[in-house]
Amino acid sequence: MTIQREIRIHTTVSDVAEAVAGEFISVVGGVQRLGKTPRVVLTGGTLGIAVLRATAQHPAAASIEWNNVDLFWGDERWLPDGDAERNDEQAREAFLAPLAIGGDRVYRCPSPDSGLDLDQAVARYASDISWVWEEKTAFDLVFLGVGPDAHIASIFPGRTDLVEATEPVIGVRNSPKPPPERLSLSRVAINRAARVWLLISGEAKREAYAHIINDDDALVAPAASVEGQLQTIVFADTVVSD
Ligand SMILES: O=C(O)[C@H](O)[C@@H](O)[C@H](O)[C@H](O)COP(=O)(O)O
Repeated sequence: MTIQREIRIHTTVSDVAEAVAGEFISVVGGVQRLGKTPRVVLTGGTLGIAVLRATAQHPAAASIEWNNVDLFWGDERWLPDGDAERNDEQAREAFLAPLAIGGDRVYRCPSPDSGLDLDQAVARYASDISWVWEEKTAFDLVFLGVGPDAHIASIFPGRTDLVEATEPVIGVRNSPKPPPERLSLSRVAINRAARVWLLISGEAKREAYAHIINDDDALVAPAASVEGQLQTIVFADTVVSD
């Protein structure tokens, strides 16, 4: 399946983060101007968090009603609340706190502190966000950091159980990227987005980038198999793409 992707290349990682931040603000502002509450799925990872930090620092950030944006996570690490390695904690420090974003529109994944086990936490998150599936376009925008093995969220190559999952939220065990246990949206859920933005930079991601451009099989390169209903953009630096 050939996915129509737009490729946007910037010289440095910070240029990528700045550019994505500006686009993020523009998309959220556009949805709000239509009288809708934007639904945005955040990602963890170095570039994903750099984008959130650049967004919080962007001059146009003040133009957005950030507490009228529904925020979700594409994946979350199965770690205690407040753990520095949790994606939501890194997002809090870089983006939520600086913009005073809080309240009931921030849909965090449960942690072990909830008293739930991983499978129960998956069911809880699936229930918490089940209302998004009422619309064909469940999300306005999904951010996805891309791993060196072309994983996205916590969907890893070679893992048929993850790549071919049809439930919206899945539990992940034996993750090759620590920590071993995670929650993740599935590809099916990710593809219910209007916009899918892949974030990829640096020498270590060159092979993953090539998998995406070559439209390789989902089991080989999950990052090559996700597509927005309206647009799929790859934001990359020149190191990964030259
Ligand atoms: O929980 C996670 O680890 C992320 O959600 C993961 O999908 C990340 O986005 C990629 O691994 C890229 O991470 P880096 O940008 O740090 O390589």
